[in-house]
Amino acid sequence: MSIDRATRTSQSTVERSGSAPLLEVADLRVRFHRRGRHVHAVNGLSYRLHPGRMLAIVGESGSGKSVSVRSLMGLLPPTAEVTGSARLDGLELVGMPEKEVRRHRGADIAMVFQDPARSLNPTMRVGDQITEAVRAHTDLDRVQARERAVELLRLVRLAAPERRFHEYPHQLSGGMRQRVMIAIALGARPRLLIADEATTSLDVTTQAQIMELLLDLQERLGMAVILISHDLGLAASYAQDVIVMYAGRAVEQAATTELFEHVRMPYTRALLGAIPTLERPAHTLLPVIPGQPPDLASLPEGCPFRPRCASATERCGEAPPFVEHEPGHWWACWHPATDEEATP
Ligand SMILES: Nc1ncnc2c1ncn2[C@@H]1O[C@H](COP(=O)(O)OP(=O)(O)OP(=O)(O)O)[C@@H](O)[C@H]1O
Repeated sequence: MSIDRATRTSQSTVERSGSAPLLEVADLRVRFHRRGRHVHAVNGLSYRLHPGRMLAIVGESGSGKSVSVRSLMGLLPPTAEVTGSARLDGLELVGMPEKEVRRHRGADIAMVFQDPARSLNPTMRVGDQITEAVRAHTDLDRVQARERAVELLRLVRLAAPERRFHEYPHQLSGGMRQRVMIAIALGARPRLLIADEATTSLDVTTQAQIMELLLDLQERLGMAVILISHDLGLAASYAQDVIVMYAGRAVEQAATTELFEHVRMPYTRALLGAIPTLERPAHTLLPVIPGQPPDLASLPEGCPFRPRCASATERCGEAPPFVEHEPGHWWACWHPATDEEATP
């Protein structure tokens, strides 16, 4: 696995001082009311993200990754109850009135999703869709906004941007459509870009190109990026910091190099063991981790990974706290792996 890029700036977000964090999330909780039950999707998530950094939030399906970032964007249904704090440059997002959230959504924080085909309007030329996004967040007139839209297509490295401007989404490949979605997201020059499984539906080569693009934009524009992914390998290759989530909680967090050189949580080790390699292609990996994540409507006592964990003991009946055990390295586990055990 390549972690070269991540090593360039390997100091953890948690540890870095000096620049003020762009985003400070503290004890974020989200629960949904569904048919008389409470689904505890996010259960006390805390992290800080600095400008110009990429943070990957990884974990299996249903671990609360998407819900945690959607709560920052005001993109959850009314059945969701969000508590805790999420401050963007000091501005509290939790509990912000819907009208105000809409103003910040897209302008300060923008999001790119998995399926560009569904996010784009099939009946509108892509250039017009970008122009509309630019106009929604700036004072530019139509002509200026169109010029900016072409510039954005160039910025996301779409070949022949003037020609592509006039095309419809179905005339573009999946990778090109994702570049258009990123151009739309950049329309308002957001300070935080959230990529939610943004490359999952793309082939491996296109996925790498889009990730390189995000990294380049992050560096050139000084944007912070949150990468939501079930793919630890992707996080290892591109993000500088990683949070591993399980059952709505952070279970391990560190700078990327630290995390992958000194994996502590059995859950992270299991995820690492599930990364496809040439010798171990993805289709041979089922089941990825034996057992199922817990029912978020009736979370078990103690460590939520306990029923699936080979290292579990009686002690795990009591929930391990999420603590900074080593400088910049946090985990929640009574039985962390040693360095000798850490390589799966
Ligand atoms: N609108 C909703 N109502 C009730 N429960 C929900 C709602 N949206 C999400 N959930 C629940 O919240 C939990 C976390 O979902 P989330 O989408 O954040 O997971 P994830 O880690 O991003 O996984 P995935 O990659 O599958 O989206 C899931 O159990 C899901 O069923």
